Amino acid sequence: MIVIDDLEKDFGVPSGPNPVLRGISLTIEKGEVFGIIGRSGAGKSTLVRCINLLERPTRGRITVAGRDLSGLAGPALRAARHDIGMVFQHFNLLSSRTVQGNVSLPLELVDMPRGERLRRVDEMLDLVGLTDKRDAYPAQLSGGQKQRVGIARALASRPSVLLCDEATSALDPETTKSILALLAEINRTLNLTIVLITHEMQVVREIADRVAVLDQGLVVEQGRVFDVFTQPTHPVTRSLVREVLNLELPERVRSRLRHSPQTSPGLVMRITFTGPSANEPIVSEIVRRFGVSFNILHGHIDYIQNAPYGTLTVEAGGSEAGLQAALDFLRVKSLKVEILGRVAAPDRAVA
Ligand SMILES: Nc1ncnc2c1ncn2[C@@H]1O[C@H](COP(=O)(O)OP(=O)(O)OP(=O)(O)O)[C@@H](O)[C@H]1O
Repeated sequence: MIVIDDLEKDFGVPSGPNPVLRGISLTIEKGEVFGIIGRSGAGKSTLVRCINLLERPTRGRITVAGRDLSGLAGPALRAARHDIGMVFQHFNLLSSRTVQGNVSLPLELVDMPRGERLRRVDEMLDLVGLTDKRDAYPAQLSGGQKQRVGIARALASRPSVLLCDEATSALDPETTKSILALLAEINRTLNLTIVLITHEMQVVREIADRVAVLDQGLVVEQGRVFDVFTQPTHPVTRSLVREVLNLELPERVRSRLRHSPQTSPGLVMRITFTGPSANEPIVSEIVRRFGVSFNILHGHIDYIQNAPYGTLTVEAGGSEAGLQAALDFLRVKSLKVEILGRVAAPDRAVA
């Protein structure tokens, strides 16, 4: 649905060229929810604005629904943009127009006949659950309701692509969830391709199928959300994932941890469960089979695209042979095991 080929964007500033996008290539499939994540200044907004040519790329090519946008101008560009809806962080509603008037605006711009326009607006308001707010003004709406109007307006022209630029960043967590649920439902029912720009991994985890990580104008990592979450390779991705998965050890354990590769009692290890292994009673099996004890220090299990993913940090006790057998067993089960160190005997009571 969207093909971005070697896209570069350079903002000419008085101090010289300022390359913001440096050779981006991405392919986004029809019906996919695609997340683009990065820290502030990575170039996310510039990238999404290039997709609908609100910014003109310096070099490279952008094709949406088979149409090369790069060479378009004037009425041809306006027609192409009609096929790309956009939702903004701060909603960008006209305060002087009612909800109905805001949603109707893009249809008025293409001279849609009044009767058809009103029917379309009603259909959109029904889709976003705001029929009863038809005659309200933006100032009378909550943030979540304003964003629903923004989504209804973006969808009014029945675009093939919806671009969301930090669409939930101005909303509280509860409202964010409801807006993401609405986007997921729209994606499912209309088979609409959605591109989500965000700095929050939580948003990507919630609804995206695939994700690209942007850093300093480059795509540094991309893949299916589950894979990127469970096996991040780039340092920026790792730090974004750490923020939502909270893999940090509690300070009271970390401060007592000593580096030690030996499999002796007090061994602290982090076991990562992914896919089917997350559903197996592996810990109880190890305790039973090898006579080791596990003192759980930290752990959680999460669901990414409905697949379980979790980590468990334990302090293991028992004989050296038992511990070694437990480690071998975990590896046979293809679980990722990281030895974090050892806590000395007097500290173990505290840990
Ligand atoms: N019109 C412009 N002229 C000059 N530089 C610009 C312009 N727009 C953006 N930039 C620069 O491009 C870089 C990337 O900005 P962009 O807004 O795309 O990043 P972002 O990842 O969306 O960050 P944020 O989430 O903070 O908006 C920044 O260094 C910014 O200063």
